[in-house]
Amino acid sequence: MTTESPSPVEPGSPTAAAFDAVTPPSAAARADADARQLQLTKPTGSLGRLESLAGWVAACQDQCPPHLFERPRVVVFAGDHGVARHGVSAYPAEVTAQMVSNFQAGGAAVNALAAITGAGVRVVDIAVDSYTDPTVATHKVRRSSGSIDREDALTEDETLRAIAAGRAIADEEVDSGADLLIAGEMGIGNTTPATVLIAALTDTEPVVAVGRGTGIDDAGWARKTAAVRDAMRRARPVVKDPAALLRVASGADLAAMAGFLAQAALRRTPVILDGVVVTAAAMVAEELAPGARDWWVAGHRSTEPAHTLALTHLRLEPLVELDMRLGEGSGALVALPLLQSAIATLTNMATFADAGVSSGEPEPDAAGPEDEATDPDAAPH
Ligand SMILES: Cc1cc2ncn([C@H]3O[C@H](COP(=O)(O)O)[C@@H](O)[C@H]3O)c2cc1C
Ligand SMILES: O=C(O)c1cccnc1
Repeated sequence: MTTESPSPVEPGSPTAAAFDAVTPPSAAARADADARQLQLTKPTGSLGRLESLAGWVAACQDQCPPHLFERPRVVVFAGDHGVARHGVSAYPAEVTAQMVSNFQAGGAAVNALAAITGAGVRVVDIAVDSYTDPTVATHKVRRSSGSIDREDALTEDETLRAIAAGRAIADEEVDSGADLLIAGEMGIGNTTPATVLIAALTDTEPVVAVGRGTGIDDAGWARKTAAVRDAMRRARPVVKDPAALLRVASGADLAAMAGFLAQAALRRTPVILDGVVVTAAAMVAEELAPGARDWWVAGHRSTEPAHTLALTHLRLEPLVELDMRLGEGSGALVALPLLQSAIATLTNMATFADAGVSSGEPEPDAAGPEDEATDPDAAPH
């Protein structure tokens, strides 16, 4: 069967996994944001974490006040996993391709959430086992990935092509004006490689890390835990080499997400992370491009135990905890309005001086009304 579209990326590009140094968001813009918060008509610190979030956005945009996100984009990375044929998911592998059509038709959770947050959704077939619409398969690397409990997920060449595909997709989105990126994913069985990556990188026992994914029963959990254990054993020799770890124990979709998340940081574009699968890819991205994590915020904490391990490892505090366990980018999207709230307050609130509200601090020199009227910094509130 010849369903794969050729990848536009040079096969075996030696540069795909070599990232330039990541530079952090602007400390000066963050300092401006912190100073501005003190001038706004509210008790000091009263917007809590919204204040530090707003500072992070200002730093990422290198401007204070920051602007509301105008073109947030979700990219759903779709891929099948050989291990899904071994009883580790509550759903059959065929669902992956069926859900790709559902994303295209606008009927998935990610579509419903994106619609009310103003985000665009794009689905990319990185490694779906069956045929998908050619418009979503332009970055396809292969059909399914190897069953990581017994074979490598990918060849070296496929790994590099997958990372390069993720980087190219991030570039396409940023070049089209995206000012906020979200990675989502769809792939039956993908919480198994995600758990392997996280447990391997945090040196955690499989029984502590393995969760119920789509809702497996106890027998399924035992099978999944055995698969995670076997894959971790195969991954052990390469755990310190992120590209090799992706080759042995992930999948083309996860490798592409790692490339996407690292490239977003290089393109100085903020990211909201989603659940356990995206955060597993993020952990590897941080190994590939140290400092990339400064460009990410954790949208939510899913119920998967490995997700908490990954968030702790990356020192990211999730914005919401709603017991979600879906993926697709859904947890990141529910957090997007919180980021917009943080921006709206920092950017649109009046200052004490503008509004004539007492700041609670001793007034240095009471300014007369004429002075205020000519203040060039007075905002038009
Ligand atoms: C209808 C349906 C829609 C989904 N959307 C996301 N997932 C989520 O569930 C899968 C991972 O869980 P596991 O490792 O247990 O298979 C991924 O496809 C993930 O995106 C879905 C799963 C299903 C069944
Ligand atoms: O944490 C997640 O993102 C998740 C959990 C279960 C199934 N799919 C995704």
